[in-house]
Amino acid sequence: MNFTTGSSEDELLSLDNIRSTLIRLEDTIIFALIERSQFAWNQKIYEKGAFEELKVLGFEGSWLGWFLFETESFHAKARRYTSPDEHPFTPIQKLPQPIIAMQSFPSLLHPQSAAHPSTNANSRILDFYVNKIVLAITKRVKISKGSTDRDDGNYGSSATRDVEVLQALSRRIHFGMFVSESKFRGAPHKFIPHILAQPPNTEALAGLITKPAVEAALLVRLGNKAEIYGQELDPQGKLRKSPGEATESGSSGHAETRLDTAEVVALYRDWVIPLTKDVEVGKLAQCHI
Ligand SMILES: C=C(O[C@@H]1C=C(C(=O)O)C=C[C@H]1O)C(=O)O
Repeated sequence: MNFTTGSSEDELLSLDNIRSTLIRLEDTIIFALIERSQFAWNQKIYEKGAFEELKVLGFEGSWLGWFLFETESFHAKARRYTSPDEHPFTPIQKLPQPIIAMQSFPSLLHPQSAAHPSTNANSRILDFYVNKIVLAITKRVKISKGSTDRDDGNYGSSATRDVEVLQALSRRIHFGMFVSESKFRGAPHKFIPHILAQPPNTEALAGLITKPAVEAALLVRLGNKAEIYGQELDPQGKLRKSPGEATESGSSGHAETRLDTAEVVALYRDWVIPLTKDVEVGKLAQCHI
């Protein structure tokens, strides 16, 4: 979704348009995970204070935290975080101001939405990614024959890919704000009583925004994408076959798919969808008063 082209508010907040962006982000996230899965776990890059070199620079966080800070500082100068669909992992007050004038965006969201803490899920996104996802998607990386080490020393490459995955996950999950705005505008009378309840009835709001059929279709589509995108071609450009079957070129065996399909489905089922719904409910409950 591009907020600056000539689309009208109605077009931008059409649920079909929003969902098409979410579907497109599935591809971005899967390929970003494939890129990260080339490298070992490299747990050291997630540990705060593990690099003395960063302390010399005055940075007390982890290697990944440093990559996020430096990357987001550069992007902030290019006004990335003035866009309503972008949320930095670094506290915004630590980032520099844009060096170019802000773009004008249509007022799609309730004024309080963007700033309200309840709608920023990045700390939870970082936590589940570092503690649940990275190990799962890098478990197949073979460091060297017989080695059990999960560290290949590719700290820069690993963190660069981590930032790309995190930015895509953050954009996808925070798109929940536009989803809930679209649903609210479609039937405000259904939402308002639960928003005005003291405290807001978040369980009822969650029931209103949840669409089981959409979620079920997503998980099937996602598994198929991960299966297809994760396959590798042999030197002759032919899809490698499943375990044990000889490939057309006559060589036996196969290259494993680059990602465990079940892990990708679990990522969405257990984390991405629930957090997206938390953002939807949080925005309605906190920002539509
Ligand atoms: C995003 C939506 O809202 C909810 C969250 C979904 C998700 O995170 O994929 C899918 C369906 C809904 O339960 C939607 O309705 O499309």
